[in-house]
Amino acid sequence: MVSATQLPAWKALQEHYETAKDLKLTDLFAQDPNRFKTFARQLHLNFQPPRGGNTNPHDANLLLDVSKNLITDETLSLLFQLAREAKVEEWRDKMFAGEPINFTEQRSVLHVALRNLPDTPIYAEGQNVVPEVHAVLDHMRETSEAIRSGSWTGYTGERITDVVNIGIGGSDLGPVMVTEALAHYADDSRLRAHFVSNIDGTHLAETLKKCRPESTLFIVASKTFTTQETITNAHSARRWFLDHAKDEAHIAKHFVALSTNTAKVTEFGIAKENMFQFWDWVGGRYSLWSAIGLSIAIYVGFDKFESLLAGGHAMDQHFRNTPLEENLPALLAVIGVWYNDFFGAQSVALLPYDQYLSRFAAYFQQGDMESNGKFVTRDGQEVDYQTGPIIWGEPGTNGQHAFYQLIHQGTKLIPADFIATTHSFNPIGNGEHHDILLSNYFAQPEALMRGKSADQVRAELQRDPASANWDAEQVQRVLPHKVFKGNRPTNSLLIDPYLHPFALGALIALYEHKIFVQGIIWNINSFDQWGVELGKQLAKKILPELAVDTAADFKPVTSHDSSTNGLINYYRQAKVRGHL
Ligand SMILES: O=P(O)(O)OC[C@H]1O[C@H](O)[C@@H](O)[C@@H](O)[C@@H]1O
Repeated sequence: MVSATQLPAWKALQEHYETAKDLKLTDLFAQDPNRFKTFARQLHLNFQPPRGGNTNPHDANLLLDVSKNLITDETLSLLFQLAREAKVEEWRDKMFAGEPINFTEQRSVLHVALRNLPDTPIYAEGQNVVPEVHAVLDHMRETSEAIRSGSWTGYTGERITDVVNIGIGGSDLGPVMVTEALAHYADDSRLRAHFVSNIDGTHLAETLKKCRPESTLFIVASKTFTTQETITNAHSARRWFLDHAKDEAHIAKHFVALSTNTAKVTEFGIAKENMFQFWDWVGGRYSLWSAIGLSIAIYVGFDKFESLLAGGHAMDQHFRNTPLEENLPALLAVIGVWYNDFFGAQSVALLPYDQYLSRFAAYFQQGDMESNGKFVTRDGQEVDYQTGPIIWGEPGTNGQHAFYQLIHQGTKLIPADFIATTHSFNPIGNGEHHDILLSNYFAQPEALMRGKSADQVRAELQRDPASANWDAEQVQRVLPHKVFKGNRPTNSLLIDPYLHPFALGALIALYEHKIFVQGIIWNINSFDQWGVELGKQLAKKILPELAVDTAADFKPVTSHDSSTNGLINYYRQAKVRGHL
């Protein structure tokens, strides 16, 4: 494929940008009373998982309003033309058909198969993967139910009260984000979920302080089962356990593994029946829907996990079958491309007005930045345009009291997604909290768009008794600092009614597919992650250099640049001095 910048629509967008860059959102709204109608999309999703007996809600409404963006009809039509010229629809179909679109690792990209709850076949390398997916789901159901019912007991016969997921990156962030998001459904106060990811011994040590070996289940989650942090933490957890349990035979009741690597799992000493398989065609950052979600299923119950999958599946169907113009992931994606590649925006803020989504931005930091942080095209050429943005964010309203200052009055353009639900699980004060929360959710995009002019500030100063008598010089000293230029773009997404598992599944899949569409437009491989390798290699080389015995045999390390040598030797000298 030709480079994105060579596509006719890209060139047309560049020309269009020359006029669009002067668009004023407030003018656009003044000119068109129907602007909200034109640029907001409502989506009703509904899908009942085929297994009977799951009584959770399986429908959700999504309202995505993109009207507060620096776009016109023409902008959107050019952006969708760009998506078509980049062959987004063809690549989408290739993904669903199991073609090895992750070509640098010769792998299919089939996280959609994990939530394909009906028995519709999906093929990877000629083999229908759906029966295996269902077999693992059955295994997860059995195990999660046994732990929740108390029939799975530890080595002394006690029920399991603490589940510790040991994993990092994609084997951590999804379960962390989802267990937090679904905390409302954690219906068994005897059961706690913990997550240990960092190699920093503090993470494991502080977690183990809260656990007892008799009633703790360790879930060792690693796609490759070779990740240094996870395997080291897992071995340390195993030692802690055996210090108490003494007998290795007890490991079977306290350690399970989630992995694609049977040989390594066996080598670690985890029995085959305690291994939950997944497959190379599941990318780490897309794996919460796989066995990696076991901690979720245990924490909130398997039927909630199944409903999460159903929500993901419903969004997959929408993404697969809806023309781009009405396709929510595609819409979010092309608007993102508009700012990233034409306005020069460097980042995107994800701002959920929902405490349950407190880890949402952290989760999509990996989801988006590991997928689209690439500088070569699929053909191996260096790109001459910007690819993936920096993703960041915190829940509202906390962010308002921290970094919104810069979004409102800083010098950077920061497109932001505002996310909220129409109903709260915790309608404290007769719904007062939720109304206050939502008033902020509505006010911030409005403020970012409208800004405040010098005339408005002047009028306010005149109205305020504290400044009403100021002379012109005093007014001028303060006035410029109170001006908001406005015209800052936002998307608003409202989920109706609740962030139940189905709605959450749909929300996550929405962003996954947005990332997919952008990756195709940028002509990059969104599914490998070679960028994590170099640091790993260098750390492996440095690790043995950190060993020192005594001051007498101290030989400075000289194999690196002077900075790295200097830092390493400072650390080694401190080790020799030994303060602990
Ligand atoms: O599940 P694993 O194999 O332990 O990998 C954990 C993480 O390792 C690396 O940082 C990357 O490959 C991530 O994509 C991955 O999620």
